[in-house]
Amino acid sequence: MPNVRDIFITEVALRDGSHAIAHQYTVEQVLKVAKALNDAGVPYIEVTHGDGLAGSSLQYGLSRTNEMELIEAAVSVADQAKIAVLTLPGIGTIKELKEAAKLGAKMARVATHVTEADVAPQHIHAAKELGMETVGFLMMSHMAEAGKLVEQAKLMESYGADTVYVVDSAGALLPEQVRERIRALKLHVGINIGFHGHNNLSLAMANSLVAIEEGATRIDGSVRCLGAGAGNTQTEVMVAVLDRMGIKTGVDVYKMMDLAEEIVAPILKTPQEITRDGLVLGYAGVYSSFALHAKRAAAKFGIDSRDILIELGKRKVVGGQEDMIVDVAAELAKSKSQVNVR
Ligand SMILES: CC[C@H](O)CC(=O)C(=O)O
Ligand SMILES: [Mn+2]
Repeated sequence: MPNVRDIFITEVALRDGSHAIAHQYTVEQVLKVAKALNDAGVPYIEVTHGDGLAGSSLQYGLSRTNEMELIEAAVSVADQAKIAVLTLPGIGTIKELKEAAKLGAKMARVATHVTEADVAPQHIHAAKELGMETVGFLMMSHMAEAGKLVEQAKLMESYGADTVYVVDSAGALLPEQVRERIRALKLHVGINIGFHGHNNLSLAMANSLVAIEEGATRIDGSVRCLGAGAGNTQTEVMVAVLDRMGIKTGVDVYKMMDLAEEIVAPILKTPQEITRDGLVLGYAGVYSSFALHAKRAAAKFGIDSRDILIELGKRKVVGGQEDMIVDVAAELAKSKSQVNVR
């Protein structure tokens, strides 16, 4: 396996994909997927609850298996790949970060809302002290213009992050918007630049390629699109496309295809595709991880989940405000019943 890479892929199915399967991963599944990814040459594999360390809760969804067991399992089979963990300050604490590092996690991705990088320094410093590679992960990047993004990325850089990511959490960014943002970061920050896409508008691959064109060297993907909403840039496809373009990822195309088909596809109850809810996430600019919550709330209140998502988009609801989903559903159901009575 060549160890020269132009692009470093982080596979997120075992973290972002956790949203898509309501956080039901088992140790056996993680062992199989992580081993196959490691053997295919994927350099980074992210494992945690979908909402990051300590995300398991009524608010975000309870995990079937303690995430530390999942991290330990992934580490046990990854003799080449590094295991990454995601943490959102305010949900995950330094205690969990230490625990994950002790189990062998080597990368910490510290995620904040795109305008709130200033909540990240303690976590980044702690991760650095633990000897971990660190990433500042600026979520909902469509909600900030390029100038604001640069300001926030510079903060991440000043805290010691090795990499800063443009995170298209809602899958709402258009290719030219990705170009503008990555170009601005490339001009103004000195650390690695990454891109994390969601495929809600079927643009994750195009956006990832634009990001690479503008100088991003860290790209996230989820095998078989196993990520929140319509999933992320499909890793096995990205590896094949980049190979055709002569861009080295160090990942074996056939092995990626095989693990997608034989190991990951059977985990999915239904294939990942762009459903109307997924499409509305991108169209309205709503967090991809809100999809399942909105579906449940819609069923509970007898309304259309698209109406909930559109209203959440109008209100510019961000991660951590999951309780608003039920509030909005209740309000919409109430106004609908009032209309029916009249
Ligand atoms: C809630 C964390 C979130 O799922 C992180 C992420 O992958 C994103 O914002 O896209
Ligand atoms: Mn995501």
